[in-house]
Amino acid sequence: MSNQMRSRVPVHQMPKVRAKHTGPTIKRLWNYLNKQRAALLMVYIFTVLSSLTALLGPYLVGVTIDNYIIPRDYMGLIQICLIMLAIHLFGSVVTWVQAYIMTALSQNTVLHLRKDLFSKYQKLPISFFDKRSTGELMSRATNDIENVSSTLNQSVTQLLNSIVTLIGSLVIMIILDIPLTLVALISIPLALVVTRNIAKYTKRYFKEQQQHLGDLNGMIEETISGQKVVKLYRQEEKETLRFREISERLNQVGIKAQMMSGMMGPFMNVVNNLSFALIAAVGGWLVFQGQTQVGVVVSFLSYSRQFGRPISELANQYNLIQSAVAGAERVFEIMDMKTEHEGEHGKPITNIQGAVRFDDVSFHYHPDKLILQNISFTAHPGEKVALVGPTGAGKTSVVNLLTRFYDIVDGAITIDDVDIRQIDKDHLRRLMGMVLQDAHVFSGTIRENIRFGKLDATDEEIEQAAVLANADTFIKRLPQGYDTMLSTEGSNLSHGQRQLLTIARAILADPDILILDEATSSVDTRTEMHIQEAMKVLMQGRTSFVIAHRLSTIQDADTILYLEQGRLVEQGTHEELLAAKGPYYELYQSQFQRVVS
Ligand SMILES: Nc1ncnc2c1ncn2[C@@H]1O[C@H](COP(=O)(O)OP(=O)(O)OP(=O)(O)O)[C@@H](O)[C@H]1O
Repeated sequence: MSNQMRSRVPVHQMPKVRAKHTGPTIKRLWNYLNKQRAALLMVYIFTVLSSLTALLGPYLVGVTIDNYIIPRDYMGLIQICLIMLAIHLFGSVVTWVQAYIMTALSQNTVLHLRKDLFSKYQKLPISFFDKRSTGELMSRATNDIENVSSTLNQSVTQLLNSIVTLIGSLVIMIILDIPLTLVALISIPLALVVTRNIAKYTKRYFKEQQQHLGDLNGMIEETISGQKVVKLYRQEEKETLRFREISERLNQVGIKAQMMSGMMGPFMNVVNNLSFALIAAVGGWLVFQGQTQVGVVVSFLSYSRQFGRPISELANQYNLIQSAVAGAERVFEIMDMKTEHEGEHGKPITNIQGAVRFDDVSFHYHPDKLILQNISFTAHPGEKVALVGPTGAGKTSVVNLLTRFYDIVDGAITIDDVDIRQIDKDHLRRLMGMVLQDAHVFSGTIRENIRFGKLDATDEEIEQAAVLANADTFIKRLPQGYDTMLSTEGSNLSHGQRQLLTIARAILADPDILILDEATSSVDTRTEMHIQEAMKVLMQGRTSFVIAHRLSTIQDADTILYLEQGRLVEQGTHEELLAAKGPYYELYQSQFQRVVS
């Protein structure tokens, strides 16, 4: 069943999303940075020092012209040049240290962010994953966070540097010449208009770009994991076309985002150059009038450049920050989602007998379509309950409710007469074992995979579980036995072998209640026999729910539930249901006839 495919909305059909909460998002990011106060303080100090040394340069150039070059003082000139050299060297060292600390700071910040995001993923309900593709969720944990990282690395120091330079050069300009300062300030309103207008668009495009990237990742993940199906149905062409379409959308919005942010630099240059020319003209005129000295005008021109630089840098930073904010918003959006356990105060449950009761249970995944209607049945401790019925009837949904992967809409489910909504979810799931058709194994050794069922199990316990699960023989035949590494999703094992491993895992976990989704036709009869035997061992003494596809395996069930379109149409033992000559009887007949013919 591919839930992922069912209800996901493609990005191009989504409403356009803009970075909505820039201020609060930046504040939240800042809180992450602030976790490393000492390093942040060092960055402040070194950035201010580096900006101040840069500010000294033009002043010294002016002094050099007026006090040493024009009066032809060679000794003084050499001395001041050495002083300037020392100051610049000091500035370079300080800048290097500041960059070094900032890199560590931003890397540690994204490490925290990524850890928090992943642990949030682990706590979100299954319904959350139904609606999103794996690739898209990966994109948030990689691209979006990477975006935040690179921006933090550059922007924090640049912003601080820009502010110090802006204020510092303004103060020095005022000290040097007030009329010229007023001329320099003319450019500010112009710069603000340019910045605001360009930034308005870049913010929007950056967020769209991140979304399209997520969509693209989702698509790549889907087609790569479904490569066999793609090839078998010769859909390579179609998938390539689909990929091209999504890539092109990403490309278009990427171009728009880059074009918009790229316009900032040239526009600000024009504004700065206009201001530079104006100051040069007015400054020259003041020198002709004898109201100021050449050195002062030269210093002033340098400061006016320094004054203009932070404004365009701030504007550029604004772009970068927008892109990071867009990424951070996508990360925080997930972090703000309600976790499975939030607001619940379930009680622990111990020493259970394993009596399970469904009392008039109704359920839907989406409010517009009821999936299960008024289901009632009882499983006494240790009984085997089989769920049968046509595909899509709701068998998997029934067991999904038992584990509280989803919550019921109406009615009640009880275990030993306690409503499962009152039981702590971790406790509830600890009671359950599941062996699903889609036998999931993780990359790691066979031993580690079985140990997943009980983390503190000894090697003997693991091997014992494997023996009971009929898995021991095939494991021992592998070159490294229990230490054989499984590649991603166990692709170096057959489906039947993976299933036996998951049975061993469940035996080791020793659950009170079992949920088994029977293997269908994907295994050979011999392996199936092994699996059936292993499942029998597993079911002994536990209340078990078996989703059955072949009626031959569930004839000994204590209760058989026949579901059709979300309703429990019949229930009883095999003999009772045959005698009733209802839908179960018909299904049995059809399977029996198929076997006979
Ligand atoms: N995560 C989900 N989100 C939305 N609808 C779902 C989801 N899972 C199942 N459904 C729908 O619920 C109905 C019952 O599905 P369910 O998987 O419970 O049936 P089933 O009897 O187990 O089928 P099968 O024998 O094919 O596995 C189907 O119509 C299915 O489309």
